Amino acid sequence: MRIERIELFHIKIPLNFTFKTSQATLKHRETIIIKGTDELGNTGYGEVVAFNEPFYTNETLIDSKDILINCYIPKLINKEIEHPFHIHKWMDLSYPMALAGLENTLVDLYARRNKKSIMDVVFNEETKDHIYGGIVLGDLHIPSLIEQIHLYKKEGYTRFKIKIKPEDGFIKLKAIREQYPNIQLLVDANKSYKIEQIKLLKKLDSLNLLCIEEPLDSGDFLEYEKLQKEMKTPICLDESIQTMDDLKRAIKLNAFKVVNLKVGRVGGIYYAKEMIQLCRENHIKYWIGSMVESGISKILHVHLGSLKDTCMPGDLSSSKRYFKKDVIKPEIITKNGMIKIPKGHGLGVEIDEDILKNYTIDYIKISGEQYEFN
Ligand SMILES: O=C(O)CCC(=O)C1=CC=C[C@@H](O)[C@@H]1C(=O)O
Ligand SMILES: [Mg+2]
Repeated sequence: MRIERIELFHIKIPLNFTFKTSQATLKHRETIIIKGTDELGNTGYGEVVAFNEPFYTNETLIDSKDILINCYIPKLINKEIEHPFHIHKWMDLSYPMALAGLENTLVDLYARRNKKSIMDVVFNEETKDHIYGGIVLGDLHIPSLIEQIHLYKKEGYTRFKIKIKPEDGFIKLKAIREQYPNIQLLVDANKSYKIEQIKLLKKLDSLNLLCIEEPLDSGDFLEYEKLQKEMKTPICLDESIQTMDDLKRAIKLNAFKVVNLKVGRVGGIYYAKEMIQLCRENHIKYWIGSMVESGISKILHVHLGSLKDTCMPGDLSSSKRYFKKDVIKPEIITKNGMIKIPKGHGLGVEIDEDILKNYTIDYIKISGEQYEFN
C-alpha cells in the first residue's frame, strides 16, 4: 500500500453540554481528523485527540498539528507500507496523540483495502457483538448528578463515572450511592488529590466503587503503591500510563489494579495491544476509556471495547449526547444501554464529509512535495 495523500481537517464541534473536570472546562471540542488516500483511491480516517491546553497530558493540538505537517506526514507520503504497524519503526513516541491519529488512519485504510474489519486486522481474536455503554458525568452539583443519572438509567445505561475533586468528592458520591445503591459507579479525580489526603480517599472505600481513577497529583508510582495497599477500592491509572515502561514500572511496584486504555494517550493501537498483552500476563484488569472526541475515535474505542476480557463498560455512549451531529454515519447509538459493534470494513462506519467540512476551521492537504492550505 502506498499513501498518496493525507488531508487534515482541524475541526471545532460545539458540545451539547459543558464538560467540567477538576482540571478543565470544555464547551467545544477541537480535534484533527486525518484522511489518508492510497494509490488505488482507498481512504481511511483517524483522529488526533489532543486538547488545546495541556491539562490531560502535555501534548496540545497545536503540537500534534505541527509534528504531523513537518515530520510524520512527509516521512509517510509515497512510502510502500506492508502493514500499518510498521509506522512505529519510523516514528517515535514523542507525540503519541499525533502518532496514534496517523496510525489509526493507516489501520482503517489498510482494513478497508483488504475488506476486513479493523479488529480482524489488528487483534484477530473473538469479540463481542454488543457492548454495554457507560456514562461520564463532569463535576456537577449533586441535584444535577442525581437527575442526569436518573435520565440515563431510564435510557438503559448501567455504569456511571463521576468526576471528583477533594473538596466535595465524598459528599457527592455518598449522595449518589444513597439514591442509587445498585448502579455500577466509579470516580475519576484527574490527579486532584495529594497523598497527604489519603484519609479522604479511604472514605470512598465505603461506597462500593468499581475503581478510583487517577487520584494522585504526583503520578508517582511509589505513592500509588502506598495508597493501593491501604485501600480496598481498586486504583485505576489513566494519564500516568503513557508508555510501556510506565506500565511495567507500575505493575512491578503493585501501584494499581486496573488501567483505563485510550489509544491516543499511548501512541496507537499497536501500543494499546502491547499493553493489553502485558496486562493479561500480569493479571491487571483493563477497560476502554475515551476522550470526548468525534465518532471517528469513539467508534475505534467501541471496537476495542468488544474484546472479551475488558473488565467493565467503557466511557462509551451515544453520539447524540455529545453533538447535534456526529461526523460518522451511522452515529453511535445506545439501545437499552448497549452499543452494537459495526460489522463493515475498517471502522465499519462512513464519514459524512459535508458534516466534517461544516466543522472544519483549518484544512491542509499534503501530497508528494505539495502542501495546500485552506
Ligand atoms: O469521552 C467521555 O465522555 C469522557 C472521557 C473522560 O472522562 C475524559 C476524557 C478526556 C480527558 C479526561 O478529563 C477524561 C479522563 O480522564 O478520562
Ligand atoms: Mg481519566
